Amino acid sequence: MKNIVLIANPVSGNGKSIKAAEITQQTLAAKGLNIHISYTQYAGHASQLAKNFITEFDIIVAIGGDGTVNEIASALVNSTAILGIIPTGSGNGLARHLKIPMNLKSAIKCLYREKIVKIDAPKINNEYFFCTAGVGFDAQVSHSFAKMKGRGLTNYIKATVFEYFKYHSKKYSLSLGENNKSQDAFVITVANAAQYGNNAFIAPKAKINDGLLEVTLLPKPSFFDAINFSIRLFTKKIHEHDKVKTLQTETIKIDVPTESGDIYGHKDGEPEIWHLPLEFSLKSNDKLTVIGNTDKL
Ligand SMILES: Nc1ncnc2c1ncn2[C@@H]1O[C@H](COP(=O)(O)OP(=O)(O)OP(=O)(O)O)[C@@H](O)[C@H]1O
Repeated sequence: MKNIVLIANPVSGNGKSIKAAEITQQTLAAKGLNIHISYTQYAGHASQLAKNFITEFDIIVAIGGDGTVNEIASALVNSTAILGIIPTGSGNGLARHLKIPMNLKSAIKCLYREKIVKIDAPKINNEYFFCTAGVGFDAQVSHSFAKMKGRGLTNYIKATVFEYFKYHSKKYSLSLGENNKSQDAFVITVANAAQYGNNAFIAPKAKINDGLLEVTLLPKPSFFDAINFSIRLFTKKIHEHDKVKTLQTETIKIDVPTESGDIYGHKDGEPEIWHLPLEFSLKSNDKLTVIGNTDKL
């Protein structure tokens, strides 16, 4: 019989994950499975717990948003342990890419059906990411939002509008193998999965097991282009806009020639501070085994 542990982030989804963990435990216990629950106590704790559980448990289930999933998944790369996901965050990009339902009962069913898939595990500098990572306007918004007192969609929209008027494109230097080029961009997103979360598809063509990263570069949009970009994000058409550039690569180095030191970034929905220059890379051997809900990755 498989040993399963649930690692739940009690602050994720405004406390939704505590109830979700209890219901998951009861449902799986009723199927005769032996389930242990552990709650995180601070940021970074999920990763430590997962490392400790690797030898003891076969399936380690993240109950939380993409931040919690990232911490646990990072600990499981190239191990024999399998990641399960019960999504309780607001974005849930990796769960959505793997077609795991947002409804709790249906997500629990996926756990015991065990449709196991192997996905790529790229890095930004030395840290793994599984959905998207990047720099530019969206990173700036994610930092402004994190500094605000309240959460929620209204504050997120406020942060986005405020930064739109303040934030300008930067000149980046991009290195792909031997090729170097200079490029103005408002947003640079490096994607493993197709979406940021919330069904906002920044890289609709990204395949999570193809050994490649999908890079999307957006210019600063006019007000009308901003509306157009927003619609295209949710209709999987952003890459078809003639002002949007995309490329596929295993590795991309990104620098800002006019700056040095630290830069704002974002990784799997969380604000990050990284040291320039940046390297986004994917090693062909780095894989994560995860319970999904589809064969079409
Ligand atoms: N007990 C805890 N107390 C405070 N922060 C925690 C705790 N456990 C985990 N965290 C941190 O909370 C952050 C947010 O978690 P997560 O992304 O899972 O949920 P969320 O913010 O509700 O989801 P979303 O990002 O989709 O809105 C993560 O960076 C994680 O490290």
